[in-house]
Amino acid sequence: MPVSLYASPPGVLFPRGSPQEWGQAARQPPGLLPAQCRAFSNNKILVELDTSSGVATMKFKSPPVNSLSLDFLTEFCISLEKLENDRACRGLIITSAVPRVFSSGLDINEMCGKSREHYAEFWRAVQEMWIRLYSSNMVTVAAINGSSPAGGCLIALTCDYRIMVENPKYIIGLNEAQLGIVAPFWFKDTFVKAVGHRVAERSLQLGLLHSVPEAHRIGLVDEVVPEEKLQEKAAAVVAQWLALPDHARQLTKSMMRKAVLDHMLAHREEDIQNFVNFISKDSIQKSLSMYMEMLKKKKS
Ligand SMILES: CC/C=C\C/C=C\CCCC/C=C/C(=O)SCCNC(=O)CCNC(=O)[C@H](O)C(C)(C)COP(=O)(O)OP(=O)(O)OC[C@H]1O[C@@H](n2cnc3c(N)ncnc32)[C@H](O)[C@@H]1OP(=O)(O)O
Repeated sequence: MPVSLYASPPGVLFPRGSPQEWGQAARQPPGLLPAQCRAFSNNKILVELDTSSGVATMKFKSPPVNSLSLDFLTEFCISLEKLENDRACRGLIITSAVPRVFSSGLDINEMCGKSREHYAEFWRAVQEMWIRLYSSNMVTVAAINGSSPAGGCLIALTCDYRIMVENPKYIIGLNEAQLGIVAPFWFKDTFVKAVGHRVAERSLQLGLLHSVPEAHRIGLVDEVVPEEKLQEKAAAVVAQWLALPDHARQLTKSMMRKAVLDHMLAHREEDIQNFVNFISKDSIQKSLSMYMEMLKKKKS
């Protein structure tokens, strides 16, 4: 019997209406999936569950860069909830269906030129995503098949294990400082838990985006593999973790993560207010606009 880490996660994010209304498109035509496979999909995420192994693969499919918009985060949380409540699912591999990018992090457009109410709603969705993934009963593995800055890196850090594809063009890290913004305490805590205080402090202050070998060296990713080996490796890692009794693994995970999770939950509303006040400042809006301009110029 799975042990619930946080029996009733704060479900404030979800839109009204029956969950069944969402994801109906997911039914695959007969013959496309093996009998032991179930799938559901929405605009931005595809999930395939292999009921024989109990492992689901979640693929981000929101081109061009899988940025974490409010819609994306909502769909992500609903997908996580569905899997968490599905007794057939014990493990989750998160990866990208968009070439060369795992996720570009929070959608900067959601943080520019919007109302305070919008910023609050957006930030609550970011928190919700992290709470659900960090407290998940499932074994979670990030199969990072592309660049993964900021919020993309946070998703990977929030999983139990990270495997990244070796590619000289891919980068990963919490680069918020480079945008003139600040990674909040729970991004920082998640990072510190993975790489240790000294490495995290340097990386965060400088807003570093690490190459794959460097990310491996500092412990930001656990393993590096060639692209063609990624899915096989991720499946092997999940199988290894699932070989343990669920209750022992889940309670250990809960124990290891409790302090960080409790700290965040205790300061959730304050964190939303901090975000709204911070992001509404003219100087921060200017920094973000300049950063977006820079991204666009880089292309031309
Ligand atoms: C005191 C503190 C209290 C409270 C907290 C305060 C502050 C809050 C902190 C908030 C934390 C923020 C976390 C974040 O995640 S911020 C987002 C950071 N992300 C990035 O810096 C990544 C930027 N993108 C890239 O580097 C590249 O796009 C990437 C991912 C390497 C891919 O490169 P490439 O394939 O070449 O693609 P392009 O750069 O050409 O991009 C294509 C297209 O997408 C647009 N885009 C890219 N990233 C984003 C994004 N994050 N949001 C929105 N849009 C994005 C890009 O502009 C291009 O658009 P175009 O219209 O030109 O096609």
